[in-house]
Amino acid sequence: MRWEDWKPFYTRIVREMGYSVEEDRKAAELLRALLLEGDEYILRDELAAVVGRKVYVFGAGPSLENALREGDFSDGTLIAADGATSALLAAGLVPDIIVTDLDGRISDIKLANDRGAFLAVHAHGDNVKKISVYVPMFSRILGTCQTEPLDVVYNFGGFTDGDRAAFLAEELGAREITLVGFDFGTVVGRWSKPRLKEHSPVWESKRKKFEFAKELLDWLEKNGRARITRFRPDP
Ligand SMILES: Nc1ncnc2c1ncn2[C@@H]1O[C@H](COP(=O)(O)OP(=O)(O)OP(=O)(O)O)[C@@H](O)[C@H]1O
Ligand SMILES: Nc1nc2c(c(=O)[nH]1)N=C(CO)CN2
Ligand SMILES: [Mg+2]
Repeated sequence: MRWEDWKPFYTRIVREMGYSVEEDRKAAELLRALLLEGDEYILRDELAAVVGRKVYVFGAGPSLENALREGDFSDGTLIAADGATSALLAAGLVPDIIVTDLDGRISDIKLANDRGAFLAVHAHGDNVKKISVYVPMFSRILGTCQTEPLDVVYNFGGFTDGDRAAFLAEELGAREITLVGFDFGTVVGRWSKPRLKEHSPVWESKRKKFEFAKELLDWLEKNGRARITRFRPDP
């Protein structure tokens, strides 16, 4: 997604969610500084080499567990949206890439990263502390942001970890994207936040996030090159 296409979405998101563009920008600058300070950042082409034509993007909706039990995902690149990583690990799968703003279960993200998963770490005004603490612990990190891109901090478009993962897949060469565990709706999957013990009724800020995520995925379906499908288990 080009910046000109993302900008109007971002302007609406900031207004509706009450975010600060300045804080989002500062977070991107901080992520850039930490990436350049460490020796573990990767560039777009290095991650593109990991993304095949066929990609599965895993969201953290309640249907994820059943999908992981029933589906065969061995013919594509596996991209987990943040908290979905924990469910993949429990099912014996290590994602190829994790797209995260660092509010999933960090111990699982670290484990998957140690086992070979690449990370696309997103900077925003509300995860500055987490960026400072966790980025230095990780390997093979691509930085992303939602404000103007910086040299090693990319903006491929997308808002929540799930839809942002689909935009990343599209930008890095995927031509068939299957969404798994993308339920949206009124129930948040228990992998979404470490504090959730069970699937939980959606809260207001999450409901708004889901609305933007759905709209962005519709946009991608209409304007992207990849064919987007939703995983349905065999009846
Ligand atoms: N019902 C659902 N419950 C949880 N995640 C869902 C659901 N349906 C789709 N998803 C996707 O799975 C992704 C899981 O990532 P995660 O739970 O970390 O969310 P997030 O984008 O960081 O939002 P938040 O900041 O509220 O945690 C979401 O970003 C969303 O796009
Ligand atoms: N400022 C800010 N930006 C975000 C946030 C958030 O909580 N605050 N959450 C996101 C993932 O859903 C993506 N972007
Ligand atoms: Mg997250």
